[in-house]
Amino acid sequence: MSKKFECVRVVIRCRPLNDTEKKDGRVCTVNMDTKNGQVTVRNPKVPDEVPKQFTFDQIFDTQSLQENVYNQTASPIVESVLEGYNGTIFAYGQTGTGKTHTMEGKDDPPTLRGIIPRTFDHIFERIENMAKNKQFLVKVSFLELYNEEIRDLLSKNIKNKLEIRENPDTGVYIKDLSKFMIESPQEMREKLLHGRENRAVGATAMNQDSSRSHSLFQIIVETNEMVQGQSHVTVGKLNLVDLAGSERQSKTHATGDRLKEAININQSLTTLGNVISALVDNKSQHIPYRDSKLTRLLQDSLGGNTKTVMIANIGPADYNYDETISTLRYAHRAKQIKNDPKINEDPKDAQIRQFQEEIMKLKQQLELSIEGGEAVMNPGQEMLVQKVVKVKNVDKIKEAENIIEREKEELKKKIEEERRKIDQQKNLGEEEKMKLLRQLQEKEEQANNARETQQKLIKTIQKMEQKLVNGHTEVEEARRKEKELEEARKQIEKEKAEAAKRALELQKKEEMNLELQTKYNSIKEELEDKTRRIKTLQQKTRQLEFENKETDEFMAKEIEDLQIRKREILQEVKLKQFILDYFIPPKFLETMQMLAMYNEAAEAWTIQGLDYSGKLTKTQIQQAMQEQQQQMNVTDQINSEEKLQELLSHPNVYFAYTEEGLIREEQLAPQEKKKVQKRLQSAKKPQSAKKRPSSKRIESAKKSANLQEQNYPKAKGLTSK
Ligand SMILES: Nc1ncnc2c1ncn2[C@@H]1O[C@H](COP(=O)(O)OP(=O)(O)OP(=O)(O)O)[C@@H](O)[C@H]1O
Repeated sequence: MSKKFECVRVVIRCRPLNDTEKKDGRVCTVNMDTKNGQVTVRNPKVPDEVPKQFTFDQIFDTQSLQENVYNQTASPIVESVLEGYNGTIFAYGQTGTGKTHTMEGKDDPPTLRGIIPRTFDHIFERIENMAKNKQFLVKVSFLELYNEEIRDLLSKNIKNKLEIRENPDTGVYIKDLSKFMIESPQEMREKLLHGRENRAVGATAMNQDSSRSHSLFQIIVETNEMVQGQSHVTVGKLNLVDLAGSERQSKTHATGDRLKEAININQSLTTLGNVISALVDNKSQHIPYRDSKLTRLLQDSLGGNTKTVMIANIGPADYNYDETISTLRYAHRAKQIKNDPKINEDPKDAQIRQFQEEIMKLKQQLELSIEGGEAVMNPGQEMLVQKVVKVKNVDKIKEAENIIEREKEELKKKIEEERRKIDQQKNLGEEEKMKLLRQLQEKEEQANNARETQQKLIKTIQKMEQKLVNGHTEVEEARRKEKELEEARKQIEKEKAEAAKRALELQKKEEMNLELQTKYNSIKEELEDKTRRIKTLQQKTRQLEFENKETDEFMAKEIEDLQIRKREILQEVKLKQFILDYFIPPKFLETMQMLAMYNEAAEAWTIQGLDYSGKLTKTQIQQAMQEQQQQMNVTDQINSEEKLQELLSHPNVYFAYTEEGLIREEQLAPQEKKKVQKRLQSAKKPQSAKKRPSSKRIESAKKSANLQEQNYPKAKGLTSK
């Protein structure tokens, strides 16, 4: 049976000329033929050149509305996600062409809201209309990828870098990424705003240019449907991606950190391009997903099991020409990527079943605790086991809550009554009365504690149940709505197919006309007809030539980009080699190379015990000393002394390169060594509770830690002659 592949859907959106462009007298070089899905771009530098033309699945011109863009691109994907498919919508294009406008838009007026906020309403509206027997767990996460580093935009510490991991069962995931369970569109909006704020604050704090980062807002919808008493779980994941500006960074002539940043940012987009090319090229055996974090994150969306829409944004102005053409070529290639979408049924990482089981367990616990009843003492010292009203069906949690509340009141009254009776018993001595009253009080406390536990259980159950969003509609009604929707979808598909058929028929007719006109009334007529046929064929040849030229130019640009990148990387490698050649002694370099191992999961080189090596030890010693200076309490002080001792005694490999050669810590001058020994011994002495390390001691410790630098301040290659 043949597989049902589905191509990545590619749409183009062109923004209008902005005020500055209008003021500067910029002209529009882009023509959008929305009916035929064609974009034509004129080269402003070569007016005689034949305009370049590209055909796409759909195009949105400068007048397009956010609502239409949503309905025609994102909406079908969201519907699929609710059915359990994975979906990805990503915006690609040069900086300032409207990627964020398309993905996020503005909240005010609501007509300007972009795809992401519209998705929130869509998901919850659809859930509302689902049958009551369906339960949903909706989760979101929001991350940023900058300079090949992943940051969690919803975490407390946005500076923490996260790592990509791979699980053989569940695929690529990000370790420690926060995921929040969401109950309403409003709550989702809050997460989006919170992430946006974090992104802006983080960008300022880390001196980043936010348009150079990629962002990914992910919504996971887990569904559990009860079908004939059996639970059926599906999980749909929706990736909403706003990519960094696609303009080539190599043109910026950046150096140092900026160069590294530019290479990394380029790397993501270049790798994205390479992945697209490899997927489209049937001969390619290897798809370089692992060459960048972005492509690893989007692995399933490109050539995987996801329904994907790429929205390529372009600018209309003459000065945007090169970038616009580049975006259109990129997008044109992506059109040929084939995906194989599948419903995720019962995946191992689904939380909804686990969540429901947990609720069930809590309910059983509550039921048992209610059934257990309470024991109350009667005045005659006999235990009166008072059975409270049982709530057999704790599914009616509100009812259980009311009953517990009512019983609490009744019990209170009963205990008051008992207390009064004890007080009134004349035959009992004072001591006996006190004893009975104490016992009564204890029982009262026990009963209250039990009630509190029950109430806490109820609160936990309620909280968990709130996270599970239920469908609201009667099953029959929901089925009817589902059917209507399915029919509407089929109608759209039918219309699309008919439009394609009409276009094909038109083309065939044209060709047939040419073929069938074999009878000519005159030589002139024959000549005219043949000229027309030649013209049509010439036009077709020109189109094919243009497409070939386009492919050649695209490949040439790709090669040029790769060469630029190769040059940049070579420069970096040469710089590192230069440092190694002149500043690291070969035998230590060899040792380090022998010890180094590549960690595939972390995508980094590592050496065992790295925490105690090189400058890391030194930084830790300084940190430990600072901590010691700040700590008041005796246990903390002892701990930090131990830590310091460990660090100072560890045979670290922090070397000083002197005019005489390399000096290791053990080779320090004897008097300096003594100082270190003394320092270690004093660290072992017990401290009094309130005593803080004297500033003199801290000074001396600092001195010993900095010995290497004080004695051997100049590295070999830097010694002045
Ligand atoms: N279709 C459009 N209609 C009206 N205004 C638009 C449209 N697209 C973009 N704009 C406006 O153009 C400006 C730049 O858009 P936006 O910030 O979305 O670009 P971007 O591609 O996300 O840029 P960057 O890569 O720097 O993040 C914004 O002021 C936005 O409101």
